[in-house]
Amino acid sequence: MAVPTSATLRTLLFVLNPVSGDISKAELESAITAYCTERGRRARFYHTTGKNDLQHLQRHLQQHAYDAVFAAGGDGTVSLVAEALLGGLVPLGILPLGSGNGLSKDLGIPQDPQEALKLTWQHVVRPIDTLQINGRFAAHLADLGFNALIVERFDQGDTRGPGAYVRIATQEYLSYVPATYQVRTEHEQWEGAAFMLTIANARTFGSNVIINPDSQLDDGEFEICVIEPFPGTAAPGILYNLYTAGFDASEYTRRLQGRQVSIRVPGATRVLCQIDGEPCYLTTPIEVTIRPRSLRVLVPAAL
Ligand SMILES: Nc1ncnc2c1ncn2[C@@H]1O[C@H](COP(=O)(O)OP(=O)(O)OP(=O)(O)O)[C@@H](O)[C@H]1O
Repeated sequence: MAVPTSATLRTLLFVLNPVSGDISKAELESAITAYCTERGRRARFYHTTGKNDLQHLQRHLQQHAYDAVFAAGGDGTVSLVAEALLGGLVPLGILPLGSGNGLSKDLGIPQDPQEALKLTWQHVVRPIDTLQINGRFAAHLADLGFNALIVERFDQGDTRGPGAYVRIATQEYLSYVPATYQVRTEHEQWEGAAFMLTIANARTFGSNVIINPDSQLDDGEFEICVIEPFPGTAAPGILYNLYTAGFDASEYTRRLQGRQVSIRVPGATRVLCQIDGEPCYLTTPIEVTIRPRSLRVLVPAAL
């Protein structure tokens, strides 16, 4: 549920990732400054470096007071700023600059950064849930298995964009060996092989794949969305379902819901994961818990 706000956001911090997106950051800063100044707001800028950004940003936020903090970057920058604001009253704004921009799409935020700037003065504040995965922060989607592998390969490569993702996925698909997972929620248990297993606070990947239809970002629960190994002949149907909110229609998919979930991977002590678009390795068992309504975000007033 969105909370209407009457408080004016006067002093705003924009956390900019200099290497995300393909627009000039100098021009973006000028446009933000002009937009805010015309409306009697003060814009400040903070540039990420890629090294210890969370600690540095947290320290900066302890020393300076802002009415809102905007993440101007891709999913990694959004997750960084979200974690820095976690549990506090200062809301997160998003100016999407990345190739996926998953959370901003799930929140109905305009994908044109200039349009998204309107959130500085026309918005509602919406509290959303976040996840803790082995102590790590997650705001949107995380997964184990095939997609995590592709995200890691993509991250290591030089080329960006959907074309590079599809090329890597096609290369890896033929030799991919699915792992076996044991999933235990408060309500149920499931064990089996999975092509990929998504830990989903949200609904849709930045690629517009709807992995978790009908889910809510503020319902106090999250989902484990499993795609089991499938024959090549089933691939077109599964893909169609993923783009048409039909995740549950396939015999190779299932969803489990919970507030506290444990995932074991028999035979593995360390598994590759992607969290909010960033690859990482996690030790098993993987423990996932939800932090209900722990992050305040600015969304368009019409939602
Ligand atoms: N100044 C910097 N130089 C190099 N890397 C940086 C810098 N600032 C942040 N990073 C790195 O950028 C990554 C986050 O990128 P982000 O997700 O914001 O953009 P993106 O990768 O272009 O977007 P997308 O994931 O949607 O393609 C993190 O790994 C972070 O460490």
